[in-house]
Parts: sequence; structure tokens; C-alpha cells
Amino acid sequence: MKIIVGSKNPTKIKAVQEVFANGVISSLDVESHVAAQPFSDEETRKGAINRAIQCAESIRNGMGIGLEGGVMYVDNRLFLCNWGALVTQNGTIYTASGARILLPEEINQQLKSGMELGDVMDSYSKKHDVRKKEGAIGIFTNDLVSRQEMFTHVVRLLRGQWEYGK
Ligand SMILES: O=c1[nH]c(=O)c2ncn([C@@H]3O[C@H](COP(=O)(O)OP(=O)(O)OP(=O)(O)O)[C@@H](O)[C@H]3O)c2[nH]1
Ligand SMILES: [Mg+2]
Repeated sequence: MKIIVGSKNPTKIKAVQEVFANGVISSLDVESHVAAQPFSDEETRKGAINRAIQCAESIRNGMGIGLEGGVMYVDNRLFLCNWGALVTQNGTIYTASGARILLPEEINQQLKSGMELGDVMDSYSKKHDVRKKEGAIGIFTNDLVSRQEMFTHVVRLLRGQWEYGK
């Protein structure tokens, strides 16, 4: 099975490689066509779908997978959210959401000022390219759950729905 992942972020690519271990996985830098920092479940999910569609349309006899991180509010508290989409060669779209975790209020203020979480996380954690390594979810779970592990769970949910629907 040929699969194109709509990102060059290694946490996303490795998640798909783990779940589709026998697949032929490649990656494509595609636009999410949503804000660089999605601010709701709907916008984050749309970004994942947009990525997956572009990937599916770029390959014959293969599938596209889009993975998108974002933030959303529950009771006025800012949570990290994650969404994935799988688009089959006949255009069927499966979606699934991933783990959520509360973000510190100071990060909420910085995102509301227009910053991207990835940039905020690097300065907050005094690390480089957190978005490509443990992720915000890794930082705020004391590395118990990494961004790749979180996306792996999302991709399993996508694959499971695809297999059930076959
Ligand atoms: O450090 C982080 N740890 C995380 O756990 C996380 N989840 C989301 N984001 C940020 O939210 C925006 C959209 O996310 P995103 O899906 O576009 O991710 P990305 O930009 O890293 O990948 P990609 O666009 O190259 O595929 C980007 O600013 C991401 O950095 C995170 N940053
Ligand atoms: Mg991005």
C-alpha cells in the first residue's frame, strides 16, 4: 500500500511508518489551508483533511494521510488538540482526533497574540524544534507521551476505521 503523509515533520512521518509498517510511505510538504495555528477542533480537523486530500490526489493507487495539531477551548481553558485524516484512492475520508492536554495560561495569552505554539514551545522550554521532537505533549507530560506516540495513536484510529470500512 502506497501512502503519502502531508508533512515533513518527523513525528508525523514516523507515526505513519509505525502503523503501516509494510506500506510504502513517502511525505509531501502540503498546505493545510487553515491558519498556521488552528484555534478549534473544526479548523484543526479541516487542516488534516486538506492535507490528506492533496496527498491522495498526488498519487495513483495510494492513500493520503494528514495530521494537524491545534488548540481549542474547554470551559475557557486552552487545550492542545490533534486531528488526523485518511483519504482513500476513491476519495473516502476517515478522521479521528488525538489526545488533548491543558496548556498553561501564559501560552494561551501568547497564542492569542498571534504566535504559533511551535515557536512558543521552543522559548517556553528553552529547547529547539520541540514540534519535531517530544512536542508540547511531551513537555507537559514529563515525556510520558511524545508527539510521535500521540500521532501513532491517531493513525491507528484512522487505519482501524479504514479496515472496518473496507
Ligand atoms: O511544539 C509543539 N508541540 C506540539 O505538540 C504541537 N502541536 C501543535 N503544535 C503547533 O501548532 C501549530 C500547528 O501544528 P502543525 O500540525 O502544523 O505542526 P507542525 O507545524 O509542527 O508540522 P507541519 O506543519 O510541518 O506538518 C504549529 O505551530 C505547531 O508547531 C505543536 N507544537
Ligand atoms: Mg505547521
